[in-house]
Amino acid sequence: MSHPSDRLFAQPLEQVPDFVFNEDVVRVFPDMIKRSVPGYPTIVENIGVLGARFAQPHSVLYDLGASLGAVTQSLRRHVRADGCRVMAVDNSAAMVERCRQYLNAQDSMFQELLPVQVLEADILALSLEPASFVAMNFTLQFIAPDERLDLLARIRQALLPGGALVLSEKLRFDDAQTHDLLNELHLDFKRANGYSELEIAQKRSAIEHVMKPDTLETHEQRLRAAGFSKVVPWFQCLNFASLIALP
Ligand SMILES: C[S@@+](CC[C@H](N)C(=O)[O-])C[C@H]1O[C@@H](n2cnc3c(N)ncnc32)[C@H](O)[C@@H]1O
Ligand SMILES: O=C(O)C(=O)C[C@]1(C(=O)O)C=C[C@@H](O)C=C1
Repeated sequence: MSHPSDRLFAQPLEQVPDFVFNEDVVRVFPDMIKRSVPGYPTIVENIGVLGARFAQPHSVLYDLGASLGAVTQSLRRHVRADGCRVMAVDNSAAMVERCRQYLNAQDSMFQELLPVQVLEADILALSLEPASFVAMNFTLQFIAPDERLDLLARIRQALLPGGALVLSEKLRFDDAQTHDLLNELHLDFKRANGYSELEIAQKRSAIEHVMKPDTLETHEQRLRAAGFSKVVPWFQCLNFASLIALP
C-alpha cells in the first residue's frame, strides 16, 4: 500500500484548526509519525519484542490508541505464546477503517498470525478484559490530563500478575534549559526530515490544545498512584520516551 508524504501543513492556513485524527491525517499518518517522532520505528519494533516477553498463553494483548495498528502488527510479528489475541482500540473511525485494511493485508501475507479484533471505541469508556500486555504508544498525551490517572488505574486492575504496560510519550521537562535543548533538537529532527518552518509552526499550533505532554516524573508518580509497583524507562530519543510499568 502506498504511503503519501505528509504535506498537511505545507500551505499557509488562515487559521490553524485543532489537530484531529481524520481522513486527511490517516492518509499521511505512517509518513507523519515517522518524520515527527524520533525513534518511532525502533519503539514499534521493540514493543513487539517486549510483548513476546510478557504475553501469557491464552490472554489478551491490548493496543490502546492503535491508529493504523503499527504496534498490533509488531505484536503479531513477535508474540509466539499460544492462544493470545490482540485487541486494537481507537476512537477515530477513519483510523479504524484503514487499520482493518492494513491488518487484512498482513493476514494475506503471513500465516498463523495472532487473531486480532479492531474496536472503534473510546478507551475511557472501555471495560478492559484481563490482559497480560497493554501498549499505549503515544496515546495518553491525547487524553485529558484529569482522566489519565483513572485510565491507568483501570489498566493496572486489568493486568494479570506478571504482565506489563508499555507507555510511550512525548516528554516535557521542568528544567528550562533541558526542555529548550531537547525541543530544539526535536525541531532539528523535523527539519532534517524535510519539514519546513511553516509546516513545523502550523503543526505546533494544531497540537497545542489537544496534546499535553507530562514530565517523566509526573508519569512515574501517576503510574505509582495507579497501582504500578515498578516503572522502568527502556527507551528515550530526544524528548520522546517509552516506559515499562509493572503491576
Ligand atoms: C499518536 S496516535 C497513536 C499512534 C499509534 N499507537 C502507533 O504506534 O502508530 C494517537 C491515537 O490515539 C487515538 N485516541 C485518542 N484518544 C482516544 C480515546 N479516548 N480512545 C481511543 N483512541 C483514542 C487517536 O485517534 C489516535 O489514532
Ligand atoms: O510533537 C510533535 O510535534 C508531533 O508531531 C508529535 C506527534 C505525536 O507524538 O503523536 C503528534 C501528532 C501526530 O500523531 C504525530 C506525532
